[in-house]
Amino acid sequence: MDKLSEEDIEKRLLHFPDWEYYDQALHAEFEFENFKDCFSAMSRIAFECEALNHHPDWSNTYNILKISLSTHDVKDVTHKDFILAKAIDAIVIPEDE
Ligand SMILES: C[C@H](O)[C@H](O)[C@H]1CNC2=NC(N)=NC(=O)C2=N1
Repeated sequence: MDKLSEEDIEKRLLHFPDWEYYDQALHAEFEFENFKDCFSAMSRIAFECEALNHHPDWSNTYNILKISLSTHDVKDVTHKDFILAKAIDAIVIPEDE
């Protein structure tokens, strides 16, 4: 999968207000009510990752989830990272928000 141009990435990011592009990856930080809600979202995200065979770099501290997405082969962002970002947004962001 080809690395996307910075211009293409910034254009796509208009549809992803929680995500930023820097250091050759997409980054987002999500805050939950508590650890249980955070870890529950992480579990659901993990299933999506397996289904897509694309995996995040992420960290969790109590109710905070930090995620970075990049494609290891190209060491930058590809369409696959946006597919996963979309799946993550669908899990993390309530529909009425
Ligand atoms: C063999 C397998 O397709 C690769 O290791 C996959 C798994 N998950 C991956 N995840 C991410 N983020 N980037 C990759 O390049 C990648 N490659």
